[in-house]
Amino acid sequence: MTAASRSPKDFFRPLALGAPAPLREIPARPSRAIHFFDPSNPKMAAKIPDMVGTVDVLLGNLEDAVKADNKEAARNGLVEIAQGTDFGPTQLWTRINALDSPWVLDDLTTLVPAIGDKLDVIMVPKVQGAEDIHYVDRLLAQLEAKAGLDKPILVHAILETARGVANVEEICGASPRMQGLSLGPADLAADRRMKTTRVGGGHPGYLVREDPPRVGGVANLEASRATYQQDLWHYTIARMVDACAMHGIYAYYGPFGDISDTTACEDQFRNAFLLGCVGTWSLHPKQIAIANKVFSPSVEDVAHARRVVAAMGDGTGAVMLDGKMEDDASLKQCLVMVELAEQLAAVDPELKKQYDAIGADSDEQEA
Ligand SMILES: CC(=O)SCCNC(=O)CCNC(=O)[C@H](O)C(C)(C)COP(=O)(O)OP(=O)(O)OC[C@H]1O[C@@H](n2cnc3c(N)ncnc32)[C@H](O)[C@@H]1OP(=O)(O)O
Ligand SMILES: CC(=O)C(=O)O
Ligand SMILES: [Mg+2]
Repeated sequence: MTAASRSPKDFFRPLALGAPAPLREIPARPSRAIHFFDPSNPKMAAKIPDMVGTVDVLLGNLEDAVKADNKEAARNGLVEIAQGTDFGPTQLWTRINALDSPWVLDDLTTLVPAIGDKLDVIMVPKVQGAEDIHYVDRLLAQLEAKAGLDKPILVHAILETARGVANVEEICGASPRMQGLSLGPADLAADRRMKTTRVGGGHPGYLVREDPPRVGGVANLEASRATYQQDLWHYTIARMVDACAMHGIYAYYGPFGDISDTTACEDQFRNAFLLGCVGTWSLHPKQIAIANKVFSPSVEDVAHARRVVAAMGDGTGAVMLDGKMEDDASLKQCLVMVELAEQLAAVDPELKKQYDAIGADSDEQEA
């Protein structure tokens, strides 16, 4: 807790008289793909009502990628779409403009009264430290109270500055509104002076090379040697995942800008999934299917996890399964997988069918 933080006794108190009480726990709602659209783009906007139910989160983007001349149209377009659409099981998020921009105050003072009852999460870009979250937290409480909202709007921060990364733990713990963090690889690369020109993903120059072969103890430096590309984002994602887990909130990959390279996109998303992220961004409709596939545990993993849960009985001790030791700790990993599968099956009937089918198969295997 920093000096500027609220004391534990006040942490869950509303920050304005009449504002809804903060949540004690952030709900684990499926959010495999956060699909970005520009509400000022008529072609994209027209597609949004039909995308409800096909993606876990629809996000009306007001920040970068929306032209300065279209900022107002994007804000008003989002209000129109939100008011005219029943989002059913799909969450509605927005990304507001940066806190030092000329647009953000109007973003918040327009959106909360107009569609605050429909907005699940507000994504805040370029968050530098807890002070940015405290500012948004208080302002949202005032606006929620004025609008008579009965449910608090949650806040998601983008990790896209070196200072934000340095302050990642205090950002996650700055408010009970904090829902999660996303990696912002493009702005973060610029802020760090990384020598890349991409939006997310790897780089062929960031590699390790195998040792030279030795002949009679002498290295043959002329021989060809295999190289292995490394992940530029491993460090930041790992820090982000730990900070989020420590505070009971959720970590997300972020954008993968090479829309045409669906294979590398899938690889990058999978690395994030394996490290603990619950979802990622989709910039183009074709990235939704990739995200849904990667961030849903495979039927094989769910089948195995269920077998371990069944074999572990009361959850203590050690057993052998297929030649491998399973104990309390591997059981906990399997429970993460089984619980995620249950949450996703509740919103995705096709996935439910697949998980139910292997459920029956593994029952037969057990019998
Ligand atoms: C670093 C960051 O901040 S990342 C986050 C900010 N960036 C964004 O939000 C980008 C969002 N995506 C986009 O702007 C677009 O997808 C682009 C510019 C990348 C590509 O757009 P296009 O060149 O139109 O792509 P493409 O021609 O393949 O589109 C096919 C169709 O899908 C539509 N489409 C494209 N992207 C989206 C989207 N995100 N949501 C809904 N529909 C979309 C297009 O309008 C087009 O519709 P049509 O068939 O009726 O003509
Ligand atoms: C995600 C984002 O905003 C960035 O990469 O800069
Ligand atoms: Mg950015």
